[in-house]
Amino acid sequence: MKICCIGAGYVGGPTMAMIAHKCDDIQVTVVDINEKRIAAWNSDELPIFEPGLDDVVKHARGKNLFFTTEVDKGIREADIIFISVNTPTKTYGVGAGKAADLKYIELCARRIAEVAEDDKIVVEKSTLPVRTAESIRRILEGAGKSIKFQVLSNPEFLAEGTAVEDLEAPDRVLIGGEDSEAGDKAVQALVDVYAHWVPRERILTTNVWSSELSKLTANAFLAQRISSINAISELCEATGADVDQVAHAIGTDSRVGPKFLKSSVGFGGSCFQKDILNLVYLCEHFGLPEVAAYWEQVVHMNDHQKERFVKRIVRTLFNTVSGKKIAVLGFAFKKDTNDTRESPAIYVCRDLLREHAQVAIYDPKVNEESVLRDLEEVGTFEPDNGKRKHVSVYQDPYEAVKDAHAVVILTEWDEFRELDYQRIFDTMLKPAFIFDGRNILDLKELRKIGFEASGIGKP
Ligand SMILES: NC(=O)C1=CN([C@@H]2O[C@H](COP(=O)(O)OP(=O)(O)OC[C@H]3O[C@@H](n4cnc5c(N)ncnc54)[C@H](O)[C@@H]3O)[C@@H](O)[C@H]2O)C=CC1
Ligand SMILES: O=C(O)[C@H]1O[C@H](OP(=O)(O)OP(=O)(O)OC[C@H]2O[C@@H](n3ccc(=O)[nH]c3=O)[C@H](O)[C@@H]2O)[C@H](O)[C@@H](O)[C@@H]1O
Repeated sequence: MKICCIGAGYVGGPTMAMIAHKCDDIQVTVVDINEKRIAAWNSDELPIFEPGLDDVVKHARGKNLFFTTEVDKGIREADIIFISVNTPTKTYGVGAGKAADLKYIELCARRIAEVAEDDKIVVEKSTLPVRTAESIRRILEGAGKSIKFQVLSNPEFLAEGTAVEDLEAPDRVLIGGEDSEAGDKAVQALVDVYAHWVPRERILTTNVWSSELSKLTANAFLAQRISSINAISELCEATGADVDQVAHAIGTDSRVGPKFLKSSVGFGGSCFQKDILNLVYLCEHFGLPEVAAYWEQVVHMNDHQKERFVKRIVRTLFNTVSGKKIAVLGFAFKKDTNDTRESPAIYVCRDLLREHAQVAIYDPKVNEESVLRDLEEVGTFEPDNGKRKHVSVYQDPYEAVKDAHAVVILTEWDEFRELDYQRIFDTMLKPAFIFDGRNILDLKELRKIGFEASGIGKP
């Protein structure tokens, strides 16, 4: 059995590494057009940081796991082809700002149609609008070859930062296939791959549309929980309730459950917002405006959460941060990843820069190049001379906080819990403010040191 995966990103890389690691009898080739990324996958410095990933890759690479830019060869030799390319929100034309941009998916389908010489199972691993499998099938069959294609949906549910554990012991694997004999056979072939290590009862099979829609729905539900608790956090601040206590109290109800109730400065990451907007667009497309509005509110609440966090900083710092050094600890969208896509930190820093703050950033895994690129993309460079505004990126948290008016925690990195806050206090300007956008610090202890400390949804 040979598998090819198109797209060596945050999903394609780890997912295929796990398949290769667990299935000695399967040869897995991950192909990508990005030469730099492929070179990194073949080096000691993998292109993405994920706890435990190095070991999984090293175990299989060169044996039954290969990374290459030879896309056509990969496609031609494979029995099963995963499509794991990016599906960002469209930025142009019809559906701009909401619909998923499917151009990379279509390019893959056309490439497969052109170079395939024998029957293939094509698997949607990327997150896609419901009914994309139909378009892929039509493109594949449009080539008019006498070979047969089966299109399956197999969405990925891993979360960044825990990708390896999620892949090793998934809550479930979802496979959607066509309701026909050939469809069942293709589904079974993919079930057999996962059954190498995933208990059979955790491998769910459905029709294609249910599988495609379940992925968007899963992300919408998860993000909705965060927006719900974040909405309550604002009410907590107005009333003296503590959002962590409220979350604990409701989460102990087994019908609600404790997970995904951590109030924060807002959710980030490449997918939640994109996938909800995609769902909203689909609902609008199918003439369901009330359903669309319901889900869109999850994104509005998230934007509101980020905005009100910055407003609070400005208000607390005597209504101006102009010229003030604000130390930002954490730039990744969550801990244990170097991914900054849609990180709330980008928008918080942007808004602070608009208020003419001097932003000093430290993140243990995000490099200066990424920080500056992200901030440039949201328009924080001086338009007249292209020079960047007052942003500096530090390698050491203690340097970042020195002479700062305020410290702002934007990622819940474990190391931020362990910092010497007395030392930080001593080097800051007074009054020394601290805003914990992740509720990871003990505000009472900080206040004992002398900080003016606040969290999200905290009295
Ligand atoms: N990042 C995550 O944690 C998760 C992402 N997803 C979904 O998986 C999909 C991929 O996401 P990521 O891996 O994060 O994206 P990514 O941007 O990290 O990786 C995508 C890769 O595809 C490559 N690519 C694009 N067009 C290509 C083509 N025509 N031929 C060959 N390679 C091509 C790009 O060069 C890039 O390296 C998206 O649909 C996303 O919604 C699903 C679950 C989790
Ligand atoms: O489709 C995807 O891309 C993936 O999206 C999320 O995974 P991910 O975005 O990597 O990370 P999460 O742990 O879900 O966190 C997303 C954001 O929500 C925030 N968050 C999470 C949980 C919480 O209680 N509170 C909270 O603010 C995180 O800090 C982060 O900014 C889902 O959890 C995965 O199941 C899914 O496969």
